Amino acid sequence: MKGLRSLLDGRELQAILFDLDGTLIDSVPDLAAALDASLEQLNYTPAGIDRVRGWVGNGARKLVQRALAFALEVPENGLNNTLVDQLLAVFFEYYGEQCCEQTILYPGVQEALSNWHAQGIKMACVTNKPARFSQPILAHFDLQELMPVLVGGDTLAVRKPDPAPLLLACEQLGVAIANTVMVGDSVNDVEAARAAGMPVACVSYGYNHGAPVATARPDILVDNFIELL
Ligand SMILES: O=C(O)COP(=O)(O)O
Ligand SMILES: [Mg+2]
Repeated sequence: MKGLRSLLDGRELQAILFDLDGTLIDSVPDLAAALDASLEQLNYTPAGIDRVRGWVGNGARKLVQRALAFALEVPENGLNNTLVDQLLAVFFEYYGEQCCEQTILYPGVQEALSNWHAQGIKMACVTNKPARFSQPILAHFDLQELMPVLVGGDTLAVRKPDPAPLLLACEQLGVAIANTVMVGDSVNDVEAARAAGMPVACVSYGYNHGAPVATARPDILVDNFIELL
């Protein structure tokens, strides 16, 4: 058996924490459109969707830093913070207007979440995407009812791979870590789950900075979300 229950050594599965980008939703088309529009507005070279796919996963500021380092052909640690802030502000404008235009749920997501919800399993979204964008995306796909707890990339001072957002989600759901499993698409999700002391499943179709997520050694790896049921 490959499903999430196999990860708990006989303990009851009470809650599941989900990463957002690359796990529940394919958000890169909207992220890339907003980022390229922002770059062009400020007279930088647009990055294109394939580069952007490899840059998602460490929050909006990091995404913008990676884009600016690419456009200016300088290392990320050599960037001027004022220029990062400027591009970030423009990106927030564009992405706020179009975060649900081309974004889709991955196959099996709706069905699996509804199924777990019907079983009484509690669910939360733990993402590095700022909450102001994550919240309308969850609402757009009618997932808020299934997943009432959201910990965004700016909810705490730290983000995944730090375990604190996962621990906060468990606290808000009112569940023990021992009965909770994390599902993600990247090394950040694996490291955050390990540090929080919970098992982790990964989907192979996500972003993970362009590298196969198998190299992060999740407890299980599936090609389709529905296999987690
Ligand atoms: O980097 C982001 O904005 C989103 O990352 P996520 O994979 O944690 O949802
Ligand atoms: Mg992700």
